[in-house]
Amino acid sequence: MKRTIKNESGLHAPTKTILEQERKVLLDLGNDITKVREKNDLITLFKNRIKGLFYFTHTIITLIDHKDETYYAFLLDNEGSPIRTHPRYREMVAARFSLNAPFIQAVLTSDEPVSYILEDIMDKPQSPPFLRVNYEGGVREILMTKLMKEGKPMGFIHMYSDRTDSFNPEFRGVMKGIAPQLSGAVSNIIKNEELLNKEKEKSFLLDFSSNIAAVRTKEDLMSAVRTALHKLDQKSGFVIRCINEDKTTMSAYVYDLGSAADEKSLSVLVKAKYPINDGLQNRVLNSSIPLLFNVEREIQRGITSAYLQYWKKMGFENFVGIRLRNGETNLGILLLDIEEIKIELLQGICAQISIALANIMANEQISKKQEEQAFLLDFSSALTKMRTKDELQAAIFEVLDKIMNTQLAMIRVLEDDGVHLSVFMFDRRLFGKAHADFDKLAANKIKIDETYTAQVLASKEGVVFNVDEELRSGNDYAKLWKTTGLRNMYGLPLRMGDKIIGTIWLLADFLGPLLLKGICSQITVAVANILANEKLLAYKKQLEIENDYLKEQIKTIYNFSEIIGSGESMQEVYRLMGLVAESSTTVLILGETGTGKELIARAIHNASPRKENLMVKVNCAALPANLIESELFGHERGAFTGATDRRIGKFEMADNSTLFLDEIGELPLEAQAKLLRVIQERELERVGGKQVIKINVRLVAATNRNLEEEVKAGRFRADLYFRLNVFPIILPPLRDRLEDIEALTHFFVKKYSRSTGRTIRKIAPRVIQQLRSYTWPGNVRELEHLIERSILLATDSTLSDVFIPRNADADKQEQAFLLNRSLEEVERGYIIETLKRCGGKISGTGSAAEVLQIPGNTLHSKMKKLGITKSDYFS
Ligand SMILES: Nc1ncnc2c1ncn2[C@@H]1O[C@H](COP(=O)(O)OP(=O)(O)OP(=O)(O)O)[C@@H](O)[C@H]1O
Repeated sequence: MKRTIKNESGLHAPTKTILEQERKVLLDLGNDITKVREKNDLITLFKNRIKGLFYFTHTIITLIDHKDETYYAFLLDNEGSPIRTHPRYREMVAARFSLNAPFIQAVLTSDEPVSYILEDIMDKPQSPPFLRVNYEGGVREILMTKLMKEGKPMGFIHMYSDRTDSFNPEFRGVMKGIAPQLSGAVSNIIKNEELLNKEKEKSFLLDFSSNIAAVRTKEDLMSAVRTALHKLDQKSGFVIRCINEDKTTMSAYVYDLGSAADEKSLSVLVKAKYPINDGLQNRVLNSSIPLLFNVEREIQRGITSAYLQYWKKMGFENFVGIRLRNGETNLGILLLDIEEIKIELLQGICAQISIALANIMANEQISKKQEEQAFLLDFSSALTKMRTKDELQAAIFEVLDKIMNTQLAMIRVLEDDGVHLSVFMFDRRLFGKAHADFDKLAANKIKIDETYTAQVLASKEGVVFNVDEELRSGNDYAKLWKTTGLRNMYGLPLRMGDKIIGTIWLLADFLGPLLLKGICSQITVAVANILANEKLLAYKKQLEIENDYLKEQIKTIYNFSEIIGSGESMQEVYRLMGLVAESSTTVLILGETGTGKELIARAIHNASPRKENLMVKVNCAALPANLIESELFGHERGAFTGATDRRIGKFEMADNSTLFLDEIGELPLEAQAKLLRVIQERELERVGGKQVIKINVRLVAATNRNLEEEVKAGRFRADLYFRLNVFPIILPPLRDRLEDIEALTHFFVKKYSRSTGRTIRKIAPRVIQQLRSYTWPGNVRELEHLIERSILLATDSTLSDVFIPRNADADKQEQAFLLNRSLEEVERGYIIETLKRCGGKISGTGSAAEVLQIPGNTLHSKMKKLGITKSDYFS
């Protein structure tokens, strides 16, 4: 049971000798104790002095921790303790025992030393386990004496004995007496330890600082921090997170999470960008002192950052976060897997880390800038070679591939009107499945006052649109942007000096301002070059077209003076031409293919007051349906996919001149309607344009179709037909003007003798006869080609053979005709046909007798016999 000294004048009054001895011991002890600086010196000194007077086995001193109401071993008697070999010894030395246990409360509340017989107390509920451990080591009794400091209990002296009668009143008196000196000595030791610790920390920081001064790279920093933490016995992990360039997130910069880390999730974790304002990182950044966090508690508080879950999985319970700053600038945070915060030490470490970090980051920034500059230089030299859009696009794609996660969305250029922006280039692959929407978007011209474009054009260095924020604010484009998974849309103005050229839109997670500016100015130059180049090419093309027209006109002029044909039907044609040429009346030339419709059209133009300008020809049959409109009326840049420049249409080209619409019968109905409008109004709008353009054009149209039939069949608009059919000129087929065959043959022989270098001086009469007997489905063109071919095949200076094709269909018809008739009928029909072709001439040169190769008289008598009169062949 608990035993205490009653009082000084009580039952066990000490004898004189003992009192003197005690006093001496106390005096000596008091003197010596004041000199004690080392922990273990105190316990040895104390033990040796008391041992001379009283019996006990060993002693220890415990200290109170008022923070958690516990006490723990502070000074140990390592030599004398009989429990040193006990299996729970280490545990006891490291443990903390509650001050609330009745065992220790009795000591705390008593002003006297308190002793216990272990057997009585050790197994009581709440009794500290060291009592039983000591008992098992042979100890039987314990004497506890309180140590006080400034009126508050600071710890206890434990005296142990393997007997039950050791702690007599004298012993207790001595213990009570020396307790104050012991308290003082223990306080000194604590102070001393603190001083020593401070010294240690200082020298640690000094060491760390010299280590960190040598740090040049991330890797150096990692190993310096790891070594330092190991020196402080912090074997667990750490991570340094730095603020990213976007200033809104942080990512791991260097880290060592020890063996606990599983590689796969770690690699995800270290690459991730965590928003600064996640409720934890911002707290660390805003706190000037280190903060201790409990993983579980933070999760319960609702912090959702993935790293907390990961740490929980790895078994981390607590961690400390300290900010890293350079002057007033936050650089990042250090997170340490430790339980205890030594504020000053941690602040010292972080100050050093911050300096190193700032240096490394500055170095990295410099080398990044150098890399960017080198990269821009490469880009720039690549761009100077670009002449076409395709080349530029390839170069841009290649360059953007090198910058992580950056995509070209679109380049728009300002049109000549200074108001509209049309698409210059875009990456159609970018929006994957959504590209149909994008195509729609790209096809649209936008105005410079469109909300987002206006913002970009008003800015100096562009605008960053955060995709998520734009989505929230209802920006329709952002839906498309979102499909790429990239975070920001960078819209930048393309400017040459003060002049706006267009806009460029890049999608990326993050792009530094220097890089953006660089890319942008390079692209501006390239785009401007290409635009200038395209203009040059367009002018060149225009010149080429004009040149072609000139050549054609020269050819035409030559041809015109050589329209061959003096027969009646051609005379009629010349008469009509003469009537209409001078006016601006629309002329419709009708006739089979190859009858010379174009020749006549040119002749009309050349005889008109418009002859100083080029006649412009459009072959309506040769135009792809989708381009007719733009070909006739022109288009503005961006009017449709592929309309990369503005183009002048044929109508505008023919202003103050003649527009020859060849093969008008082939024009699709839709185009007919548009043509009609222009003919009626004499003004037009380019495709995709708003401006109304007045024109003064004389129309000459031609067709080999029967337009009346076409109107009836619904293939040709009646209203257009009436508009065109103001002044029709019908060209006869060659088979109906056999009288011109000879002149035409001579004309073509001369023409092709010249161009082929063959000299043909004579044409055999047989040849003319043959030519006159053919039906000429291809008309003059066919004759011309036949002569050309025959000249090439001629063996001497006389053209004695022509190679008239035999027409299979005609043969069949002929056979059918013959099979159904009598010989007499056939002969009669054949002679009438030949007479018709020979203009009714019976004998002599160019006559039917000549064609039929029979004497004139014979023909006469046959005609008489068969009853052939003039009315048969002049009908
Ligand atoms: N009376 C003529 N005198 C000289 N050459 C002619 C005459 N008529 C036609 N030609 C020549 O015949 C060729 C065909 O003429 P052109 O192209 O004018 O016919 P077209 O009726 O317009 O044919 P298509 O309907 O097939 O366009 C041309 O080389 C042209 O010079």
